[in-house]
Amino acid sequence: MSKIPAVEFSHECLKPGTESWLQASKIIMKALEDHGCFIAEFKDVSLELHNAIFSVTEELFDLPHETKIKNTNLKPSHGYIAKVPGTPLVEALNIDHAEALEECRNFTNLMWPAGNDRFCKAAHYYAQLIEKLEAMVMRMVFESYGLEKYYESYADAATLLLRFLKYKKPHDMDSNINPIAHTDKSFISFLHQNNVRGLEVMTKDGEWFTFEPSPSSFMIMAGDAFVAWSNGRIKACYHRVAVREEKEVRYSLGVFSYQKGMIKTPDELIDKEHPQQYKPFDHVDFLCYYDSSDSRIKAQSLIKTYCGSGSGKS
Ligand SMILES: O=C(O)CCC(=O)C(=O)O
Ligand SMILES: [Fe+2]
Repeated sequence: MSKIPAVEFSHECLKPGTESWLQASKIIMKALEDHGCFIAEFKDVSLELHNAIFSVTEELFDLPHETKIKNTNLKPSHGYIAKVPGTPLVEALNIDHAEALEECRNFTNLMWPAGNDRFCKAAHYYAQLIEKLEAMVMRMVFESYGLEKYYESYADAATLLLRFLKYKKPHDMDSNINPIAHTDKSFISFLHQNNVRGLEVMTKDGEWFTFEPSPSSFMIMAGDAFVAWSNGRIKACYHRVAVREEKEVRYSLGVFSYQKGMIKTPDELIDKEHPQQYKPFDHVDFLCYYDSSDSRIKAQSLIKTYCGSGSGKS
C-alpha cells in the first residue's frame, strides 16, 4: 500500500539551495506527480497556535445564523456555506484574501461589530504562516521544473482563501455529514484538522488514506488549476471527508490558493512529448463554471471539460 510522504518544514531551518531543501523538493515533486498531495510537518505551527486558532474557530461557529450569513462573496464557495442539501450538518465560513490584515479585520468586524481582536489576530497570523509554507512549496515546484524566473509573478498573483469548517455529529443515521469526494478548484490547498480525523485522500493505487490529525500536520493538495498549469504533470488530489468518530464535533481549516487573472501553462512545459493539454483560463471563471455545473457531475474535476485542448473553449 502506498503511503502519502511526509516532509518536515520549518521557515527557519529549510533555506533555498541547501541540501535539505533539495531533498524536500524531490520528495514533494514525486508525491505531487504520483498522488497530488503530501503531508507537511510544519514546525512553525506550535500546539499553542493550533489550540488558539481552533478555539477562535469554535467561537466563530457559536455566532447566530443571522450573523454568519453576513459572510457573503460574489465568488462561488467564498462566503458562508450552510444547510447544503445532502450535507446539512456541514458549515463553513470564508475569509477571502486572508493574507491581508485589512480583510481579516473586515471579516471580524462583520461577525463581531464590537470587535474581537483575539479572533482577528489568530486568523491573520495563521494565514501568514500558511502563506510562508505556500511560498516554500511553490518555490520548490518552480525550481524543480527549471521555471524559477516565473515564480515572482506567480507569487504576486496568489491570493489565499481561509475557510473554517465545522462537521456536527448526526443524531440520526439519515443525515450525512460527509460531502462528496472531489478535487479542489484551487491551485493548491492546505488542510489542517482538530483532534477528530476525517480527511481521506486517494493514493495513486486507488486506496483511501486517512490523514491523522496532529497540531503541526498539514495535508497539502494540488487543485485542478495546478494540473492545468503543469500540463498534466501534477495530479489533482481526489479527497473526501469521512467522519466516523461519534464523540466530537470536527473542526478543520482549509487555506486555498487562487491566482488573480489568467493561468497559462509555461511554454517550457509544452513540447512534442507533452503537447499542450489545457488552454489559458481565468481562475474565477473556472470556479463559476464549476459552480453552475450539474451537481451530478461535481465529483469530477471538470478542468478538462472546461479548458482541455479538445474542449469548446477558444
Ligand atoms: O474538512 C476537510 O478536511 C476538507 C474540506 C474540503 O475538502 C474542502 O473544503 O474542499
Ligand atoms: Fe476539498
